[in-house]
Amino acid sequence: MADRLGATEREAALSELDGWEPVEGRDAIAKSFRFKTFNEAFGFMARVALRAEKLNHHPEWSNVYNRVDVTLSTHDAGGLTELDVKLAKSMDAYAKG
Ligand SMILES: C[C@H](O)[C@H](O)[C@H]1CNC2=NC(N)=NC(=O)C2=N1
Repeated sequence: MADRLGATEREAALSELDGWEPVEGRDAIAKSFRFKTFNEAFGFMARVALRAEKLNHHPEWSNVYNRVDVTLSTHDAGGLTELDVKLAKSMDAYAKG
């Protein structure tokens, strides 16, 4: 299992990511993705789902029409790890198309 990121690693990871914010009161990051249509949002979720299975690392997320709200944290480690950073980067890449 991946180790929780220390304060410096966490800071560095956040600065590499696009639009991800720390979650209040929890060692996690969150981002709201917006698409033009439900179809695009669901296509994004399908791609992320396959990536998540490959990484064995899964998002907390919800979808309403063209919006996908995501929170990432490593439950087994009780906080952020490099796996969250990896999945966040993939999500950013898939959202760009
Ligand atoms: C048993 C299984 O490998 C674990 O429960 C995996 C699955 N997906 C996971 N996803 C996330 N986000 N955090 C985890 O700790 C985690 N653990």
